Amino acid sequence: MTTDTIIHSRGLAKRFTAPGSPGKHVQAVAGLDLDVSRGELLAFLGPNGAGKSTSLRLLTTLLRPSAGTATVAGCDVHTDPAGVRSRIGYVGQGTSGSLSQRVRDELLSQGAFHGLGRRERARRADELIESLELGPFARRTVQQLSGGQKRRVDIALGLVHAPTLLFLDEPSTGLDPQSRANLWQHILDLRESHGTTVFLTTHYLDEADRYAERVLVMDAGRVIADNTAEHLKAGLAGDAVTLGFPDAGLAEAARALLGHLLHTGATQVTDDVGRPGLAITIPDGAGRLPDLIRALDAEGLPPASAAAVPPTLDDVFLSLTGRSLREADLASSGPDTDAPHPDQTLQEASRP
Ligand SMILES: Nc1ncnc2c1ncn2[C@@H]1O[C@H](COP(=O)(O)OP(=O)(O)OP(=O)(O)O)[C@@H](O)[C@H]1O
Repeated sequence: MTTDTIIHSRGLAKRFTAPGSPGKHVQAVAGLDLDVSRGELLAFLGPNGAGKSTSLRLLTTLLRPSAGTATVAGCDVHTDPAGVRSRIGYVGQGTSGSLSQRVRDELLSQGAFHGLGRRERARRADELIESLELGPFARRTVQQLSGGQKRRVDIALGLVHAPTLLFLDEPSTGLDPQSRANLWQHILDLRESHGTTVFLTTHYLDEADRYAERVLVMDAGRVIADNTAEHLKAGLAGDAVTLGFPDAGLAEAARALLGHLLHTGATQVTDDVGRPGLAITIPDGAGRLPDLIRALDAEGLPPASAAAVPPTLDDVFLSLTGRSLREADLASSGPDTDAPHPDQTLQEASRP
């Protein structure tokens, strides 16, 4: 652990009693080993039930670990949870503010909760109203705001005491694409101007890909990959090339030729319009596609369709687990996992 380390955990774990089934357990987090440096922007990506929120709630001391150790912002989660809480900001999945309070008053109350003096909390509220562009709504009540505006208020609430570390649980879920982009711009700006470490969870592959400097892919309570999105995708060795053919005989002949040319086997698939096709993953597939088409053409095997698609983080998840994120989400969306958890109110406990 260096002086720059803001989160350090080893074997951090959480086991719940399965809701409605005493005696049965759910291993929500199965041993989190994590080192995060100051100023990083990292995202947990994973399907429903992977353990992302539970990990965040362990690190923010909203849940007590079943095993393991963690130091967050210099404080031990077991022995100094109050120290952790005073140094971090946490924005949970639900809207955290009181719906009937005006935005500025809500920020002032939150400042008072954190022990800021009258002048200091007014200064902080106005600063956040400006940096999160909440000026036009500052005198409205929270319930009069749109989803994106509410989320910005949530983030402002998490930042009132100027934490150096901000945890955001699915900050953009449920927002339309424009509000998501706008919210992200605010998160990036805050980070740029204050050097805040931002640790968030998301379901959105594109967000993790585009904005997070470090992506922790989580599945079944474990981090199964931890790197930049670029590295994770590059590890998959290339673009997915799909070639369609007028009939199965030509596809089979093309398969033999491609095997010879590329020294790797192609998988039989159907192309976009249902023709017999071949799929193959090759480095720089998009760049090499014209040469491949010419080579097939020269042998009297011209493809009827051709496409090269760069890998996504979903391909990374697929290659790591054998399931796409969507399949994994569907598999975990049974009635039990959708039911509210008994300790959901813990989120409320962090509020004044
Ligand atoms: N209070 C609780 N009691 C019992 N089981 C729980 C509780 N909280 C979470 N779980 C279970 O722990 C596992 C991990 O849940 P968690 O909410 O951390 O997943 P997640 O990755 O954040 O999912 P989502 O993306 O749906 O928010 C799931 O199987 C969930 O049902």
